[in-house]
Amino acid sequence: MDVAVIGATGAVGRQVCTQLIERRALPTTARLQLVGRRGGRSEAATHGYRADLIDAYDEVAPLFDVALDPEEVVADVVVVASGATIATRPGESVDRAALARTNHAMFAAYADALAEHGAGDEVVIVVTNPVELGVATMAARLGRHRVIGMGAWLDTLRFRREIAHSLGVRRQRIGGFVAGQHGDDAVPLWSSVRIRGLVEGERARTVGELRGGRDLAGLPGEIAAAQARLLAERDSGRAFAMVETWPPDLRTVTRPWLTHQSGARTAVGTANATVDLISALAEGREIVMAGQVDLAGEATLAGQRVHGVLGVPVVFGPEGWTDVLLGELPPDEDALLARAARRIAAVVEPFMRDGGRP
Ligand SMILES: NC(=O)c1ccc[n+]([C@@H]2O[C@H](COP(=O)([O-])OP(=O)(O)OC[C@H]3O[C@@H](n4cnc5c(N)ncnc54)[C@H](O)[C@@H]3O)[C@@H](O)[C@H]2O)c1
Repeated sequence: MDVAVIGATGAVGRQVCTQLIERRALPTTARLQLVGRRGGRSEAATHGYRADLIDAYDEVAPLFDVALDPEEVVADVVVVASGATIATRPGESVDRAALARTNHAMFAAYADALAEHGAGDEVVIVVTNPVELGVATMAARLGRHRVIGMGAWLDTLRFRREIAHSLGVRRQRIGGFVAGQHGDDAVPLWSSVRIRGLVEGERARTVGELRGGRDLAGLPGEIAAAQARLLAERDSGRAFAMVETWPPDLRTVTRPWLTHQSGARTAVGTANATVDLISALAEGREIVMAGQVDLAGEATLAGQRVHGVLGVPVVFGPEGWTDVLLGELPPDEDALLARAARRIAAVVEPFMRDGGRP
């Protein structure tokens, strides 16, 4: 299985490539295509990064290839990690609308090239933000089942980790999903949480304790208030310590937000979640994950079938995503997820008019 990483020399792209090799996710006979931008700063750096990877990993590395134009992208799995990113300077808000304008043309250019020159069955994993716009733009050109955003999977791993952290266990003992929009509009599906080793009554009691009597209706307000408090705290150590005092669903959103604001960014965790998905594809496995997908009525929220991109639990495998695994939800999850769908539509729809031309 061949993989292309668009934006290979960026913070996330580099991590995806190194983790793919370090985790032995690809056989030495596979091809890893490093995709940069001709004429951009990444042109020379992409060649240099290829040389550095060979230098480091010659014994176990796959074959490397460099591509500098969208038309040259050739792979079974295409990771989109290129383009502009969210501001990291403290005090700047996460303006996904501005990011959307910048990255939409890039999504369209690669999707057009893949539609014209590709094999017709590439699976595309969108990392670039806004993930939902990337999925909508690329799914419209390539077919919606071949395109998935990994933001909801990253949010899911974070949610599991925060629950595990509260319980003093490792993440692998925790199941459950985060749906919605990647970022502040993530929707932790508490009803999906499972804790290995606990039977139903114990599970319900433990989840109730973790939630502390709150429901999701207040979560958007809690997130906004938490971010304001973190921005007001000038000492980073104290800011991270403040996050520790909050419940797991609030930490799921605010800890990575603070990590990004800190300047460290979140490239390692993002790449880890991406490589999980590529590993499953490389092994020909289907997995149950949460991802941003372009729905055509497969989910019902607030009594309405959802049409458009939303993060939901799905079955994902070498052919792309298939079934949506979203049953009837408790009222607070249903309402917050319906809100997330509306907020995604507000970002995505202006770009999808006139056939989504940039
Ligand atoms: N989905 C997630 O969970 C998640 C998490 C972290 C970051 N991200 C997103 O991933 C994206 C990349 O983040 P980063 O921190 O690696 O940014 P970065 O600035 O370090 O890297 C971006 C790279 O893209 C390259 N690039 C730009 N336009 C290109 C084009 N048209 N073709 C090929 N390459 C191009 C740049 O040269 C650069 O190397 C951002 O949109 C960021 O918001 C997503």
